[in-house]
Amino acid sequence: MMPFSELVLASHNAGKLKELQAMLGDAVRVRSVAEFSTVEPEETGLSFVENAILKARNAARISGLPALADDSGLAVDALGGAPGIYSARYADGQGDAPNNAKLLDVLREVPDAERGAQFVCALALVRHADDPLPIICEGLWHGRILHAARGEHGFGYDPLFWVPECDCSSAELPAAQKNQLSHRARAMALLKQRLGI
Ligand SMILES: O=c1nc[nH]c2c1ncn2[C@H]1C[C@H](O)[C@@H](COP(=O)(O)OP(=O)(O)OP(=O)(O)O)O1
Ligand SMILES: [Mg+2]
Repeated sequence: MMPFSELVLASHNAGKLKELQAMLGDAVRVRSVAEFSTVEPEETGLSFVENAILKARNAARISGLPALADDSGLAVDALGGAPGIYSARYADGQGDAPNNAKLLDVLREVPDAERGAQFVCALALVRHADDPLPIICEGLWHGRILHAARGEHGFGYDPLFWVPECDCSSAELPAAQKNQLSHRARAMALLKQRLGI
């Protein structure tokens, strides 16, 4: 059974918020952390899980509501898993376009066979700010980094992420299809199972 009727989504990323909201449907009333503060907490953890918990606790603290956070990123095989937890800050916090340009540049000489990558998502749900037992669910999505951007949907690294099972980039997938397949979708499916929704 769903243990609460309202939830704050602890993300300042519009693309992520849209996807999480669509996946949750009307199972729970969703608020955004931006209603409570525009200050983003520093992501000081060394893992996706630690950063997700840190963001969830922060949102629960400032809202007084249960909070769900998503920490996610792109782990590229040829880069030993980078940019990983630093994906949002890859080009020093300048945003998606510079992040993508940097990734294309560092992988310029890397052949197709070595361009494997996975999107990683850790979801953390805390019932209150000091919850001693956060619910954690993870999801992975395997693909390959393209040589040039393709597609207009999604956000972040989507235009550079080739999805073998669809024969297109994740930015070429309609939102509904990405929301069935992605790292975030997989983590969310586990979370819904866990919550019985
Ligand atoms: O489905 C995705 N499609 C494309 N790119 C993605 C995806 N999922 C994560 N990403 C990238 C975006 C960002 O570069 C980093 C997440 O960083 P991350 O710190 O978790 O999120 P964020 O700072 O954008 O918002 P917030 O921390 O407020 O939730 O990975
Ligand atoms: Mg972030």
